[in-house]
Amino acid sequence: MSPDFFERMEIETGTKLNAVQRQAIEHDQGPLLLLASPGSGKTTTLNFKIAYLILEKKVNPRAILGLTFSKAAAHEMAERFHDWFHHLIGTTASFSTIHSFAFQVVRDYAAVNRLHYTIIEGTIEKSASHRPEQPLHKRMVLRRIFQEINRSVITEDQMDELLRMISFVKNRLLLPKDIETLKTTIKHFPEIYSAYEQFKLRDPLHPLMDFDDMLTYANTILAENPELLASYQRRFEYILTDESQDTSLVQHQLVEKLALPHNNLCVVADDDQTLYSWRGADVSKIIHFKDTYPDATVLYMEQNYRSSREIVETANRFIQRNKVRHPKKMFTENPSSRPIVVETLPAYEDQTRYVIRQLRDETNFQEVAVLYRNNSSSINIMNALDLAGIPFYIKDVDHKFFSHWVLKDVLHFIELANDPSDVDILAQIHTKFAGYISKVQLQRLYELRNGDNVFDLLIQHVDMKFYQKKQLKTIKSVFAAMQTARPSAALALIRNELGYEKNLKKMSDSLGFSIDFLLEMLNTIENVASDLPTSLAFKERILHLEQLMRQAKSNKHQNAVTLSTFHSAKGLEFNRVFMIDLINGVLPSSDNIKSYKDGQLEEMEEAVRLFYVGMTRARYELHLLSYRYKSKPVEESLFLGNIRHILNPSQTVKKEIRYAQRSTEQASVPLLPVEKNMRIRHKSFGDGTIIHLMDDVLEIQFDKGIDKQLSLQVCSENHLLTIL
Ligand SMILES: Nc1ncnc2c1ncn2[C@@H]1O[C@H](COP(=O)(O)OP(=O)(O)OP(=O)(O)O)[C@@H](O)[C@H]1O
Repeated sequence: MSPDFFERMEIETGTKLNAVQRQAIEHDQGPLLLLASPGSGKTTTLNFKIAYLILEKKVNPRAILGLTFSKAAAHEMAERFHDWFHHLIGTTASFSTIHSFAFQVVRDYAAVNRLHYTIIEGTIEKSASHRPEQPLHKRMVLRRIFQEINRSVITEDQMDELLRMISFVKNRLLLPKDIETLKTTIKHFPEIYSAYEQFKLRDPLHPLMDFDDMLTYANTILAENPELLASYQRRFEYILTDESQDTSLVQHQLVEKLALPHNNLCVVADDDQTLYSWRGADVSKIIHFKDTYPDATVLYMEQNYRSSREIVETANRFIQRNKVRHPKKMFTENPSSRPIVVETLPAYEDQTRYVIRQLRDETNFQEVAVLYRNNSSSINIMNALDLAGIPFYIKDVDHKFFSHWVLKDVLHFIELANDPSDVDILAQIHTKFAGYISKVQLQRLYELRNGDNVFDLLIQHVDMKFYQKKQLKTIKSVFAAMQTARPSAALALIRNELGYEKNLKKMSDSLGFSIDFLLEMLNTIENVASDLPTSLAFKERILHLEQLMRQAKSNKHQNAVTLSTFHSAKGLEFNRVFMIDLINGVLPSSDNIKSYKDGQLEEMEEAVRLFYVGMTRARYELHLLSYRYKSKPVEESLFLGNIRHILNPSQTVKKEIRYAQRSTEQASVPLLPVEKNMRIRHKSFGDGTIIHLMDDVLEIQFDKGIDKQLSLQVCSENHLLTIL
């Protein structure tokens, strides 16, 4: 016990730690799981704990390893530690991401064992390659393999999905039989994965490595080299991991090895803030921490210091709809502030107007955040803020919108309308509208080109069927109409009269694109175009927005509104938060809803956590925004129904929690009498064994090699399970 330490720290830093925080700090032997609610002082406690070990327990700072999930978190930890303790300790503690620690292990091993490896991800320096030819990049390798196996060029969306899947496989340490059963839109994923792995090992003395390989290599190196492992174990007497709810299986295994034999391991986690399951995070290790460390101490940090009473109480009740979680009860001693606003506006355009209206009298922009699920939401809000003269900062700039082929197509359509003699532009889009112009006909057109209208040349001089000529005459008149139309009207002509939207649907069916995403691109383009007078003004606006987005990253410490995805907002706090685009299909997504209806909990519960992370970023003011119409009627997010019910139970319409509660007719279906270790059969996943049973949650290991958490209630009601 060291009361002096806490008193001294209170004077030095102005922070009076609470009883649980103190207990966590003083726990210095054996494993500790610190389960903490948002805003409860995780970062604060970890920093004070390190200071305590150094100042009170005289531990060498080099013997303490602080591991974080992201580079930004490592940086923030080091910065806070420096601010609070530099004058007392003089040196800084070592904070590192698990990835960069793993890289260190690989480097140490490679130096001794003369292993020459080449990193093929990130910014690749020529000198890093031990080969004379052009440095290789993961994306280049995957592009080639994808094309060889699928006989088509990989799109940007497919590349993102492929990268995600490869990362998922490595982080979850999946075996080939597991890979066969993975759900993905990538055709022939198992073959692509295996070809990629073989390619990297084509010269075993000179392996190629991507970032996630560093984790799997480091894990294997430590497992197979006891002396090297022992040297790390001797060096690091204390290991602390932050954001551990987003740690993957391979990362957990690395940390478990390092912490032996003393297991002086402090794991800080909030299972309610797990957001990266789709990339391989495995929260079950946190949920079942005691299975790994039966003698572990588990402490709950539940007092929120960040948010108003309304926000804390509502968020706390909202997260309780999740079933797979430690039953924490977040509370606060903070006073009340403004009521939470839940607003379903008539139409999509009203949402940006609403935000702008609310910011009319704001001067402290850095204390405002607009949060959304998908990066595509940022374009319209950015456009609206710019038109209103409000500065903004974008946390994770994503240029996908500006480089996307749908935007390029639209710009080409407009260019062709403005210059109908341009054969090169027609060549870019001739397969994208209902003109049915073949390659041979296009070739002929190149021979004929003379500055005349391309459609006239085609109709008069190129061999084609009567119906095609007729169709091209109509197309020609649509392009002519576009010349004088306002951009929003021109876009409607492209979508409907030229058949571009139909074409997108066809392409999505045959190539596996997400049609929702492509239509969303079109809607966003249409929104930017609205109110603009000419196509030139539209083109300039697009260029201007692209430029703005580039600059927006550098506005970090300026007086600017933060625009961020829910994912990137983790760890941040603001006085006022606007959560936008809260509709079914976005949050939760259509896939989340579908899998929930099939009795699976994981995806819907992750969507709930995203919503919860968004809510708990706000200190005083929270606006939850939705609308009823966006190109077509849409439904407000079912989570808004949950929030309304919490805020005002008596007025809630019954249908609102229809996904979450059983209907009266189904309520009579009895629950299946299942038990742990029982063999069962699921309609979609086949045979498996129940490995955990917690209230309504069944954790089942299926014989196919996958684990699933299912709702007993939903499975019973929908007859999805039978006992074998
Ligand atoms: N004992 C305390 N007394 C007063 N304020 C505190 C205390 N502990 C932490 N805080 C304050 O609470 C706020 C949240 O703390 P911190 O950022 O460490 O939380 P966190 O748990 O890491 O949050 P999140 O998980 O949401 O990112 C900070 O402003 C911090 O200074």
